[in-house]
Amino acid sequence: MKRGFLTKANGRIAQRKPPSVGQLPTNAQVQIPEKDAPAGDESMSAQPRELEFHFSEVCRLYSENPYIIVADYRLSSSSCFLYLPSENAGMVFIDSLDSVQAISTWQVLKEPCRPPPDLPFVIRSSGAKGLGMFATRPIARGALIMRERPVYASHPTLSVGSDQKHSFYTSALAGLAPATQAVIASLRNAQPVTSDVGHIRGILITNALGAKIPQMPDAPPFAVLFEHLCRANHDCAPNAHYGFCSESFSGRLFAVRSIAEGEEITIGYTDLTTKRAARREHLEAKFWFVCECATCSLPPAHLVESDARREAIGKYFALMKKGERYPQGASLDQVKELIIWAEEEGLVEAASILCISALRLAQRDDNYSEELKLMVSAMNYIRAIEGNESLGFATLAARVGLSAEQLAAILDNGTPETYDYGHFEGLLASRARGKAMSSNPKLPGN
Ligand SMILES: C[S@@+](CC[C@H](N)C(=O)[O-])C[C@H]1O[C@@H](n2cnc3c(N)ncnc32)[C@H](O)[C@@H]1O
Repeated sequence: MKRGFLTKANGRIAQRKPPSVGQLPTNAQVQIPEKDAPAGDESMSAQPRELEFHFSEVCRLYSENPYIIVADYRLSSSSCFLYLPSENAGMVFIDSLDSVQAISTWQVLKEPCRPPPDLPFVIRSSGAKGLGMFATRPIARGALIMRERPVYASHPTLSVGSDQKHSFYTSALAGLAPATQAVIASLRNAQPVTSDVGHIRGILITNALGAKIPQMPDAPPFAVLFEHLCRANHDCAPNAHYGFCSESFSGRLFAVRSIAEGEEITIGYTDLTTKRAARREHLEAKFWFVCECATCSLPPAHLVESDARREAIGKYFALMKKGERYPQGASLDQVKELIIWAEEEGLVEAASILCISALRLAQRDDNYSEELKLMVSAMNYIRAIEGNESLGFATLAARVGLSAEQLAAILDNGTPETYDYGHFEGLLASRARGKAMSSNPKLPGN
């Protein structure tokens, strides 16, 4: 077996010059622990060993331009192809042939994606959780904490036979630049001793985040790995939100509330609108840990209340039919109460969805003063979760006839108590007039 960028293609050896890796640090030696230290004991890490990624002999070069490799020709399905963007050996895609060919045409991959300058966090020990992200200065609600390209993206439904798993994943990773291989090898593997998924799959399962790609509307989200974003630990009342921006093909982390200097930056790994027992069960089965966050550690009476609130929000979401903004029979007062509960539970993403639902209910009820307040709240939620540059924020801005920049400036220069609601009232009033006109065309237009 050859190491690195050599592979056999139809009996000939195809040599590939490793492309430069841009902003990634070089890290020649990859020393990783076999398994992570037992929970709570930082000093007891297992013997480190070196992890090597090889293109195995069962790999075949499929095409040089775009650079596509058949990951393991023995696999029966045709789904195991690797695409390595030639401009960036810091990234590999695993998918079916038609998908990787389509991916290779995405212009966005050729654009650089740089993390924001002067990162507001460090990665350091978070006790039993392993490493974590910690704020090095106060971070304002809605601020972009991190933006980065994944180093690895795979179609999550690929089925890889158990005996071929090892060669499949090592082959996939062998195409990456050494510095990127080092990043992946250094990620945590939290698999328990009873698990036999193998070291590389252990890393993937522990760390994979999702990336939904609009160019592939019917495909489930890709499983993606990042150097920094994969260090964010879970909390059932997270202070940050991870999202994937397909326009720049990058993962993004936003502060959903103000974060103090020294505070750990956390995201939610599971459905937070369920009871503690369900959350814990899912986290343990899927990510191999028992959550002991502040919400999960509430005294029994408070926990009962927290469970009831989260479950009520989850039930409301379950009643919403696909594509609908509110369930049949929902009342504005009911949803406003759920928004308060979501806020008190620290569920900012849920609060934003509820807020948009309430906005539609206010519209249904022709309750313009509520619609106005809810719309401004929704705008503030959306920009905390997705940022000012997101499609969601631009859509809300367009509803009031503003660009995203204009709306951001208005929201930046005030609070819900001091905003100049006149910016929004005019539009709602004209819509109300339009509605009245269409139901009674004899009304004067002005
Ligand atoms: C994506 S990694 C997060 C970063 C990781 N702590 C590290 O050291 O790189 C996910 C793993 O971190 C640990 N983890 C994350 N959140 C945790 C929590 N709230 N409690 C305990 N362990 C947690 C679990 O081992 C989980 O499988």
